[in-house]
Amino acid sequence: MAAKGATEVEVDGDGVAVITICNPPVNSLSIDVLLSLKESYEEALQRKDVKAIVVTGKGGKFSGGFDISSFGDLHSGKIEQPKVGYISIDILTELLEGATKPSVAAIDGLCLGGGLEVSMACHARISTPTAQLGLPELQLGIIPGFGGTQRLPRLVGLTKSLEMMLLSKPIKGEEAHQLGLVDSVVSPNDLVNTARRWALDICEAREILKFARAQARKQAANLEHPLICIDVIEEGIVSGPRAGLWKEANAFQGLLFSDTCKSLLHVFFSQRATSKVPGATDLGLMPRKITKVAILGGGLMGSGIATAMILSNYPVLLKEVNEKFLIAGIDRIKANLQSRVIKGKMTEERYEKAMSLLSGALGYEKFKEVDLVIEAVIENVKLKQQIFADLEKYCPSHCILATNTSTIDLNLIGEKTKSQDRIVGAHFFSPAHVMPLLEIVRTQHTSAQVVVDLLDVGKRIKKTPIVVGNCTGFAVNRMFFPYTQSALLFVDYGMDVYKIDRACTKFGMPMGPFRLADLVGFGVAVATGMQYLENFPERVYKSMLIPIMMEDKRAGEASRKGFYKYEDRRKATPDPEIMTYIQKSRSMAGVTPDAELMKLSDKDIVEMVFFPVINEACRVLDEGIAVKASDLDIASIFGMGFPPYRGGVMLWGDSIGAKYIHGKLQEWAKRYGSFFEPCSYLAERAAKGIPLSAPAASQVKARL
Ligand SMILES: C[C@H](O)CC(=O)SCCNC(=O)CCNC(=O)[C@H](O)C(C)(C)COP(=O)(O)OP(=O)(O)OC[C@H]1O[C@@H](n2cnc3c(N)ncnc32)[C@H](O)[C@@H]1OP(=O)(O)O
Repeated sequence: MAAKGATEVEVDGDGVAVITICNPPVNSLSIDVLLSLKESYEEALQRKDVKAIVVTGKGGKFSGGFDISSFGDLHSGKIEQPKVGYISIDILTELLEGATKPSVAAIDGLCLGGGLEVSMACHARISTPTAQLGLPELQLGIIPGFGGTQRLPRLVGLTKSLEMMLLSKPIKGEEAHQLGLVDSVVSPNDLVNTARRWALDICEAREILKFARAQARKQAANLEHPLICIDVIEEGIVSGPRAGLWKEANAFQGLLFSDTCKSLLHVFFSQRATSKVPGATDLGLMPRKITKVAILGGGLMGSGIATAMILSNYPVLLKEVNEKFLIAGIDRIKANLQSRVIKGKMTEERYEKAMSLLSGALGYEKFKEVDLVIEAVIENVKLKQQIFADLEKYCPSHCILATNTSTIDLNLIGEKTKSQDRIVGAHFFSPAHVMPLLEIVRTQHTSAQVVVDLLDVGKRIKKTPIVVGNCTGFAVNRMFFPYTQSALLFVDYGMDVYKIDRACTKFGMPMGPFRLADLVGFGVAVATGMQYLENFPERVYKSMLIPIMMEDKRAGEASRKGFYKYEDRRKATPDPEIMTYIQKSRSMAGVTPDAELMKLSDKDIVEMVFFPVINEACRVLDEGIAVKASDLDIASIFGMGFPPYRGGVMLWGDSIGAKYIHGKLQEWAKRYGSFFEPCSYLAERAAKGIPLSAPAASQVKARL
């Protein structure tokens, strides 16, 4: 028996395959036509020269629907009926709608029943104003059978789709466009070409979306919502605005309750709460105007701070000890700004303006004009004491005297002055013009006015300030220290350096502890270690690994060799040579590698590195060095690069639970020593089931 109709495929140079339904007089969908449509589609999907598909009907009619003249033959069994669902699900849904190449229906004339259903399985529909679109199946005692009951309501809404189906009422192209059933209305002459362009546009959009997905994954592999956002955008492009809106609404609802949303919301409010400081910002004090800033020391920190200041329009006086150092300092500032110009983030004009705010000095003559001094010389107590005594002599009596020390006790620095009330810590993080955190350290003598003034400066230079108390390492470095300590300890006990770093970056840290140690430089790491050993001997793990490596002229990235090798700029490659140093360190530590440790999962490793960080954060909070837990969340995010979507160390700790953290630390303290000993704050909260970030009972009382 001759086939009842067929489809034709034609591929042009633009990469669009036009599949035409041919079954006169109304291009009805006989089984033969449907099977031919399947074959044509398969061909188009397979062919390398085909990027996109247009489906249309011959002779100005899309299709009058399923071939009702064959109903009789189907009833009598003359024609074999395909298995239930084969056409609707296997062909129209899996093959057409699920295709990796986009398809667009070009609709003129009739588009009824199965015809409309075929077009709704395409990714977009273009029609003429006079096309007739409808699902008249109920007229024949049946219902739409190729997905119409499902796709039409999604496109035109429930009320309209019910009307169209129950009353078998077709609509015209114009109305279909208004309802969202059709994506664009054009004249019959432009129909197929417009559909071709749409199909290619969807193709291009897919490429753009593919690239955006890859970028989003690269930027934050743990985040789902950027990918969901792209999926939703794609849905709108592929299946029309209504379908896109539905997907958007559902996705929004789901994400609203996600942990990521809760964490990021916490970060948003916590960031704002850092500038509400009890005993300072609640006294009704207004920040004083700072018209000129002096910076002592043009090294890495001093030049970075000066850069941040002039970028925010503060005139800066940079003081150095001699001409050579002063020029070097100014050159560093120029380089900081020039790198912005090169990246196109700053105009030459803006560069000139910023540089015009900078002046140099070798003596203190001009210090009588300044309102704020930030000392950023080397970490030497005697030198700093001398500087602060000089500053007291040369600066006006209202001038704020700030130090950028990262470890030294402020009371010691100001010991030789009578200006303790205006001495404050302004601890920037390197590179100071880039890193967003500013740790403001107040001693028991620092006046509330000075804190308010510095908070205002912090805001103007676009930093997130946290106000903390005075102690070795203050809040941020104290929390940071156990990160590397713990990692060094576990390497002595047999863990792999690179596995630890990988687990941390997978968790969301910008770099693991060893890559970070390379970046900071071993010199700084050892010096900081000594400070901690002096002040907190009971919880410092004395790993010899870094000193051993330094003996061999490995000092981190600057020396091109640390835990990694650096051949190209900033590109770190694991270095098998470090095993020799590790073995030496292990034997000096006198420990036998623990076979259990080698089997640990990434999650276990992350816990081992971060639970000591949480433990120290609890101490910092308990000692009143930090005012509130959320300040430490912000400090961990902006100072350490802790992933914001985990809410900061304290919120993350609470998501795990104090009891679990306490149990683990106790277990490790038994096995690996007092470094892990949980502090009393953590122990108490674990025992009572109180969240780590809940305010202390005394604070609660004070508030009541
Ligand atoms: C699974 C799916 O959901 C199920 C389905 O699709 S069921 C089918 C749904 N479609 C329909 O109900 C449409 C039925 N047809 C019509 O309403 C009208 O024929 C029409 C509005 C398409 C055209 O009307 P009109 O211009 O007046 O021409 P009309 O004389 O009726 O039809 C022209 C020819 O096409 C045939 N024809 C129309 N629709 C047909 C169809 N769906 N199948 C087979 N033949 C069809 C007619 O029998 C007629 O044949 P003839 O020339 O040999 O007599």
